This record gives sequence, C-alpha cells and structure tokens, in this order.
Amino acid sequence: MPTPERESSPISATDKIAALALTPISRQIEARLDAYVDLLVQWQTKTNLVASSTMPQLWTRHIADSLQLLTLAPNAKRWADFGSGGGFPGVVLACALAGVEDARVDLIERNAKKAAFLREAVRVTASPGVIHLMDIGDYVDRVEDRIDCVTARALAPLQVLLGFAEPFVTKGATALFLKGQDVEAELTEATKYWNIKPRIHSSCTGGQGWIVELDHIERRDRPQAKQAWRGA
Ligand SMILES: C[S@@+](CC[C@H](N)C(=O)[O-])C[C@H]1O[C@@H](n2cnc3c(N)ncnc32)[C@H](O)[C@@H]1O
Repeated sequence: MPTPERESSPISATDKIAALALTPISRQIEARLDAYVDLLVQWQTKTNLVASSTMPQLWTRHIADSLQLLTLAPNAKRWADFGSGGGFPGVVLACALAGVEDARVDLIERNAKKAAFLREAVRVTASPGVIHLMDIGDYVDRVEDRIDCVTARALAPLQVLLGFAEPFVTKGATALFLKGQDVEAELTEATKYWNIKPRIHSSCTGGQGWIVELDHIERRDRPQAKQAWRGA
C-alpha cells in the first residue's frame, strides 16, 4: 500500500505511486524498500545521505532510478556498487534481490558514517548486502570473487569509473553507470584513454538521466592497443 501522505514526512505518496508504475516490484520488495526509506528519513536529519531538496522525489529520483538497472542485467546475482553513499543503487538492488539464491551486493563506501548507515539498512531490510568500508581502489585490488555487474552513481567522471570497473569487466562483468546530462562530454573525454563500446540507455525516470552500459573496457595505452593502432 502506498505510504499515506503525512504532513511531517518528507516522502510523497504520489511520488511513490509514480515510481512503482515506472519500476513495478513485488509486495515483499516494496516492504523492504519502505523499511529502507523509513531508516533513511530518520538518518537524513543527522547525516547528509541525499540532497534534502530531493527527498519529496525519493521514490522516483533515487529508488526507481536504481531499480531500473535490474532490467538491464536480469540474471546478475553478484553486484558491486562503488561509492554507495546513502545506498543508491546498492541498497535498493539488495532489497530487490533478497530471496534470490546466491545473490549478493557489495557496497563500497569510504565514509564511516555512511557505511554505518548502509550496515543498518541491510540489517533492517534483511537484504544480501555486504558493506566494505574502504577505498574503491583497495576493493578492486583485493576482491577476487567473480562479479556479474558493477555499478556507480554520482561518483566520478566516466574515465575514472572505467579504471575501477576494468578488472571486473575484463573477467566478464557488465558495468552500469548512472549518469546525468553531461554524458556525451564524459564519453568523449573517456574515449581519449579507453577503448569502449558503450550502450546508452535513457533513464526511465525521465529528465536528463542516462545509463551507460559496458561489457568491453580496454586501456588505450596497453601494448596490444598500441600494436593494433600501428598495424591499422
Ligand atoms: C555523491 S555520493 C553518491 C552516493 C550514491 N551513489 C548516490 O547516488 O546517491 C558519492 C559517494 O562515494 C563515496 N566515495 C567517493 N570516492 C570514493 C572512493 N574512492 N572509495 C570509496 N568511496 C568513495 C563518497 O564517500 C560518497 O558517499
């Protein structure tokens, strides 16, 4: 059931209905997301988890924006979300994957307060999220498990994200990056350093959001890349 509109709550029931129409989910997932939203509203008063101005559109702007990634990687079970912050998309994905056999979302966040929030969020939602309080670079160096899908939202320019994602994509992962209106300029810049074959999807939430999907990332200064260029 949609959350009733309450004067004291920054969450809009109308916005939630709009989000559920964009990205339909089961009652069980909705209940988990409700618990997550309640927690986020509590913590938002003491920790800046999302821009406060976006709270009335939390369901469309943050939750539906995160959920739509599942349609691009419907079979992915092992996810890694770089710079999870308040949990977008990582906690939302973990809520949606709860109950899926072997599903797990690694959430990498270097800010201790945010990591504490993320831990509480996966606890109250009983979701398969694992919090890594560390720098993304350290996670990339340490993790040897197979990852099916890596994600990032509002973290860094594309050329930087490609560096984090490359070791996983080389081993078969898909990268899904949620980007804003500057996506074209970011792609132009990134292709100076990387050979990539991106697929660009417009966000189902409208506005100027885009999803950059990649299953091939290769550093341009690699010896084999230079050889290919010389041979051309
Ligand atoms: C702007 S927030 C975005 C959070 C979330 N992805 C979202 O879309 O709402 C970026 C987050 O990434 C974290 N972060 C930035 N660089 C990082 C790094 N190198 N390693 C781990 N976390 C990082 C920050 O602490 C911050 O919480």
